[in-house]
Amino acid sequence: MLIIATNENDNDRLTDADSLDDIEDVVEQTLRPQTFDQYLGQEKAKKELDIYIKAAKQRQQTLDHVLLYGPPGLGKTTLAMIIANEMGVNIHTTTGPSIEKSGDLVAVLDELEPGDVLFIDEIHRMPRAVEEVLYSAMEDFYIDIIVGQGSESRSLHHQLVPYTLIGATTAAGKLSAPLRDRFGIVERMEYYTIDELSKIVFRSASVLNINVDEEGAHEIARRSRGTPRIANRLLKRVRDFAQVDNKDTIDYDVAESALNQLQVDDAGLDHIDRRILEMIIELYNGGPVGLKVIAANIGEEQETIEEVYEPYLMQMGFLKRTAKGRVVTRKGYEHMGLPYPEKNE
Ligand SMILES: Nc1ncnc2c1ncn2[C@@H]1O[C@H](COP(=O)(O)OP(=O)(O)OP(=O)(O)O)[C@@H](O)[C@H]1O
Ligand SMILES: [Mg+2]
Repeated sequence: MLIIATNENDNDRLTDADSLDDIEDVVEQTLRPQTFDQYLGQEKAKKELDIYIKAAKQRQQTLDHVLLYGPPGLGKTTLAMIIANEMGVNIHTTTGPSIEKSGDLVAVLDELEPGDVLFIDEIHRMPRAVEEVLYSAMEDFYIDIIVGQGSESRSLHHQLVPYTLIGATTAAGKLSAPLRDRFGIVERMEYYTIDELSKIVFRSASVLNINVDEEGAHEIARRSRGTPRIANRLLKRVRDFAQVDNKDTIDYDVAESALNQLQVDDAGLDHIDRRILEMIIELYNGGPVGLKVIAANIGEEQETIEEVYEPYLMQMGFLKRTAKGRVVTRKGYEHMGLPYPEKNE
């Protein structure tokens, strides 16, 4: 079974890589690449994993535990499935918060066949007590189970089969050091380039039978926040506009006008990204301002601001983290069409 992370504060954000309705879940499955060849971009992670997988297969050993981290929608779940696929093993999927007790973890681990992949999404949200059980389960493939109570209690050594744990998280910083250290392979997911996203748009368009030309794909890619999930979603929305306008191909004009109507700007920022910049500029003269204050003004969780919005604004060079707080850069002012206050120099 595949469990997709749900989004608690879904506020109808088109470029929110996190929120998916059920139909989109299904489409997302069909668009999900199955092999390294279909998985575009993330060249560094792909190259490294390819080597580790080949080496593990040659030695006929299980792959070392893998931690994948980065903002939502960049392909962590997809990559986990591809790793299992390339290793030729089954993948069992669960999420950190759904493993409530150590007994739940034992049950999940006991289902594994030798060499299988256990994928734990949102691994940073696993309860601490469960996490501690995972240490020995990762390092030496055993668990100590305590049976009985008080002076009668004793610990049973419970052997596990060798397996590969793949953990995914949007918040690597929230992982405890002992857990992080037990992953032999750690890969950071990067935002995609416009070229890579254009290729993804083309691939998705052909899977979904949508006609899109080079300039149309490029425009969708440019406004996708560096994120494949968003590129796929924008492609589907733009297709709706094209269809209603009786256009059989998504070209530059169709894409541009649809994306404008969808309020995605030409740097891929949506209304919340823009509100964050605008708020810091207008209420705090460009900053520095603390994360808490930003979250309160925007009406989002601090965690969401930090893990979803900020990484892209920083990647684009619009926002900076300083010791005193967040600061809008000159480039950020320019993007918002506002004059940069020279006192900030
Ligand atoms: N490298 C890629 N090439 C092509 N399509 C991709 C790639 N990465 C992701 N996608 C597309 O984006 C969708 C979302 O990716 P995925 O679910 O793996 O993201 P995620 O990082 O696990 O997100 P979350 O943090 O929300 O769980 C996939 O269904 C797939 O269609
Ligand atoms: Mg995922």
